[in-house]
Amino acid sequence: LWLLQVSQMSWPGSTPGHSVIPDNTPGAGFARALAAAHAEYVAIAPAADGKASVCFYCFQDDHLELDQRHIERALEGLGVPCTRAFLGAHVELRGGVDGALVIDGTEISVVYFHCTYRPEHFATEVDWENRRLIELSRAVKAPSLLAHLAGSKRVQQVLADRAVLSRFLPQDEVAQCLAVFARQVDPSCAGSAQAVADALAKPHGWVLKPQREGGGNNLYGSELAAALRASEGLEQYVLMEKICTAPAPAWLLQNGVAHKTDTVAELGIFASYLARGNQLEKDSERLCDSQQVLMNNVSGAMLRSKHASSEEGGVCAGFGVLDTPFLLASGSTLVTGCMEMKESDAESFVMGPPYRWLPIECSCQFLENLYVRSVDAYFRMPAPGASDAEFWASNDTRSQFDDETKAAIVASVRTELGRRSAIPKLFCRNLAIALMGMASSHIFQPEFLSMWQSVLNGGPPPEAIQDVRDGAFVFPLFSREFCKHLLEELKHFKTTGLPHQQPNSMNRQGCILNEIGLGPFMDQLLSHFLTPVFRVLFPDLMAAGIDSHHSFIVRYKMGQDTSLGVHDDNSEITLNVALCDPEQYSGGKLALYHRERCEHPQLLKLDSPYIHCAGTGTALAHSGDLLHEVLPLTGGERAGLIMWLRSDTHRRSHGCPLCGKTDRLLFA
Ligand SMILES: O=C(O)CCC(=O)C(=O)O
Ligand SMILES: [Fe+2]
Repeated sequence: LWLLQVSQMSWPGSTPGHSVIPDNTPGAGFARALAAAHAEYVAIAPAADGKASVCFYCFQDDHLELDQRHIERALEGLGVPCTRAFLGAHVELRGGVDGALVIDGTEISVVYFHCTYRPEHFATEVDWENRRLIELSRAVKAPSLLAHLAGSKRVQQVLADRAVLSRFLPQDEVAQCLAVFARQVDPSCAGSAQAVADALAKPHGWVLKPQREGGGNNLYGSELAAALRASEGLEQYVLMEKICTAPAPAWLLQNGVAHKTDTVAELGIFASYLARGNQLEKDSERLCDSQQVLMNNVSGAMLRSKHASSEEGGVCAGFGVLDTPFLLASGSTLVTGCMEMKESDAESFVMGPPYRWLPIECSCQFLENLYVRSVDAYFRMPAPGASDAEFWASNDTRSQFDDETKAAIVASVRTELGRRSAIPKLFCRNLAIALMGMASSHIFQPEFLSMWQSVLNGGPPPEAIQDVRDGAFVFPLFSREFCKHLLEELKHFKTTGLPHQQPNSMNRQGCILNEIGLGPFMDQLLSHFLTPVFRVLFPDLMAAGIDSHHSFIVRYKMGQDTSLGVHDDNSEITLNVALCDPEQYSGGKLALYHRERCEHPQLLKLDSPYIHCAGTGTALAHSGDLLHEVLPLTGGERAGLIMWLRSDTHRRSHGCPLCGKTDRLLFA
């Protein structure tokens, strides 16, 4: 449930005019094309009983079944009936050529082939006969035999020839195609002598491909040279110049181990094409005459990345991984929290900015601010492994406790220290999963998107942003729908029982977003959407650069956590977004005080706070050193998303925001 829910979330990034991560919904595009084909069939040749179905023709236990189900669901949503038939099904052709196709007793309007792409798929004569009957029927074929053959390597090679291409495209388009096509030839032809000589002179620049799909069958380097020299059986191959892509550094996770390596990517574009076949045949000189084409749409894309050194790139074969394109307008510069990026750097940026997640950067993490809930107070450990006596010697202001309470306090402090030291390990164990499909117009409030556009265009601080206290700003951010999704996501995660940490020692009910697969989403949110706005709000901090974030959800509920004592955050900038409405709880408001440093904020007498109480999706951004607290909740339930943004550079000059020291920074 949790994984499915994650898959409904999305990368942000595509708003009109600012599309960096293009929408990619091939399943929906294919479903629309199949539905259009079904509608054509029904209009031209209604079934005798008025019923006809789209048929997915596939293997039993097909390893692509989940992909197919996705398209089936979309078709159901369009009101198109679907059926599945497997290789070896009972196929009948009623009424001869162009007759109705009946598979396992159901009349079929469209056959969508998920098998019969390789000779070995035809295990018996029945499979060949079925393919023949399907082709002869009046059902729409996806693909038809001709379209299927057009995708084969030999036909692609023939189509790369100017004279052949000119039969199908006007001259200006032929020139455009040839300008980007790689050279491909039949190495057994006399006319290919020059290409063969070039390949022999530089075998690593070429590949010999047989008529096969799926990877693992090509010849490269010395094998290629040997095959070309032997010159026997060359007619089964296509000789193609390799496409050379600039490698980009990336981290690949393999068997739980991350490697930094050079990668190259390959982009495939999915299209949906529907045409009237009979009319095409009559006009065979110009097969692509637009009169006969009913649909010719781009439906999505697949980007595969692989080790630059790997010759193969198949994802199912285990060589490549599915990737996400990151688009930059020509000549544009992308500004991120930690670097200015030029278009030429784009390849090294496809995985999102290189934030570190939850680094522990100051040893005060293991010595100070050790919160003990039972007495609602903070303690310090004088040194790692200090004895009880040493512990109390350095916490003498708290000596009012009796022996039993003291023992409980020490135990609690040690448990907290154990939790903190286990963080890096836990972190490595929980994998980030981010497969999302919601557009930014769903994620953000329109007011946020327009202020974001305006600051991107160099506009002044937008009016929708209010400065409420000491550089604390309030502005609209997330849509209600998105906030609801986020909370549902948390609920689903909690039902899995997977181990996770509490966001900080003061709040036990929430969770850390990186740990439930939303780290990449938060990265994008920060680099793409928040950074331009924060540059206007916190120019000095943003100039220092944000290097990492700690993002989590906090929850308050009667009988559980109900308040949060006065503190400042372990962050340079804190973003706090309401995930529910004020009507849903009483008490529990956020009180903001001042930015003066003090050692024991809890002991301060604080007054005249700014009381912050906002509706779902509204954001508050403040610098981490602004003292604040959550006042006691008196009823209902409240939740918020918190993002602690950290700047190494700022910390080096201004010190750890909690202890104020620069000499104990662990990354220094
Ligand atoms: O719940 C809130 O609004 C504030 C939470 C907070 O201050 C924190 O987690 O650091
Ligand atoms: Fe806080």
